[in-house]
Amino acid sequence: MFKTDNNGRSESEKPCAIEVNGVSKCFRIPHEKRVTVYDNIIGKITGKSYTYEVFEALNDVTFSVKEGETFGIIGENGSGKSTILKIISKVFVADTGSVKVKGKIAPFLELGVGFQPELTAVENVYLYGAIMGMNRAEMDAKLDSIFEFAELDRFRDTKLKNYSSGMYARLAFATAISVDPDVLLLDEVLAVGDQAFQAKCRYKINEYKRNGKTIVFVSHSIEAVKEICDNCLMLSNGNVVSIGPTENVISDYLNAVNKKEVERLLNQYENTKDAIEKDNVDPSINWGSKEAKIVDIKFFNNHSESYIFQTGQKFIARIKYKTNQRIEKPVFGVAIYKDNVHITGPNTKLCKMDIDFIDGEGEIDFIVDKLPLLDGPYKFSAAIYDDSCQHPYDHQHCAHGFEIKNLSAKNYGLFDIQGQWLSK
Ligand SMILES: Nc1ncnc2c1ncn2[C@@H]1O[C@H](COP(=O)(O)OP(=O)(O)OP(=O)(O)O)[C@@H](O)[C@H]1O
Repeated sequence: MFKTDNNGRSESEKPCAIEVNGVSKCFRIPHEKRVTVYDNIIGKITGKSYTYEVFEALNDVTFSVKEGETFGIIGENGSGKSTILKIISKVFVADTGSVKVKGKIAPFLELGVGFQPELTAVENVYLYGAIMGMNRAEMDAKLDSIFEFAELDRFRDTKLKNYSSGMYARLAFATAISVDPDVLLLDEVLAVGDQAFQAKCRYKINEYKRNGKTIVFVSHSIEAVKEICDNCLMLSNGNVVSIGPTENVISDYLNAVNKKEVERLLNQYENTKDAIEKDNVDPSINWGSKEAKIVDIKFFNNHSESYIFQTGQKFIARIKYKTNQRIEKPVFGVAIYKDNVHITGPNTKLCKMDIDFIDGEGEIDFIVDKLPLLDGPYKFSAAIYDDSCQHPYDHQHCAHGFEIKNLSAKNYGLFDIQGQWLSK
């Protein structure tokens, strides 16, 4: 079945609301800071001119957004998301390339661009309305609903410089939606305010979607992007690295984030491992008589080595060991911690797995078919003890770690206990 809009047009027939073509933008970052008039005069007298570093915030960015589409922009901090929104809304001018926007555009940008801190909230609302081409009578009619939506009625006459960043953002969002734009630019709107305000914003955004308005939505919340956006763009260091249906772009984004996270976790473990080998580690991390040593710990999912898992996924911890003599009846144990809370600590003896002896090099796996842990970073300990579990040969406490990252939250807390609801 073909998806059509309110005018019966299919996706491909819809005209573009925004066309961004080959946009690049550089910023000049001064090497020295001249704050006072004195600094500047001295600079002139000594003939020292400013030296700058040129920083490329956007490089040849091209994309288009169809009328009625909700388009997400994602990427790590500093990747250029806000800069491209500011160029679309004409707050910044691109160095090269072009931007075409069809219809009335309303930016809700970080800290409400155009707002003046020295003016009161009401004065700022009139100012925003004037910038958006609305006359005073039109804004008079909207004033109550703006302050009601922003939940700031008591603070109408407060100067904006005395607003908290949350109040500022609530006013900016309420004002931006009040001018009934054709194109709404939203930057991290769902990151401000409490849960109730965020739910109100979500409702409003969905109402805009239903009314066929075009939305460009910048957010760090992958869940919000997944819920709201039809298509997405991923930026990395000012470059477009992925563009297309939201699911695909989010998958590319998570892969990139995971890759970085894995590198960080492995680096951390390699450093600890190195320190343990050189016997140069905090005794609260590693202790034991060392006739048997843990030489490596690796984690695997169903298919491959991994350090980022999803709740319910297979989890294998592979412990590599080495002994310098025959060790009779060793006991291998592991433990998982979150925020210093000891979550679990199984060992081979408790699990009735008798190991007669170990001698030389070997590996042992601790396998969980469906890991029940919920989102967050976890620390992992591994140890080899004697049969009495009193004498440690090698105990590596929280030396390694892994993360659980679920795309959509299914539960709160530490565990997914797979409960069911029954209404009676
Ligand atoms: N006015 C400016 N002068 C100098 N550098 C700037 C300016 N505005 C942005 N930048 C730099 O450009 C880069 C991109 O910034 P931008 O705010 O677009 O990133 P972002 O993806 O929105 O980041 P975040 O997720 O942290 O909000 C950053 O390195 C930032 O420091």
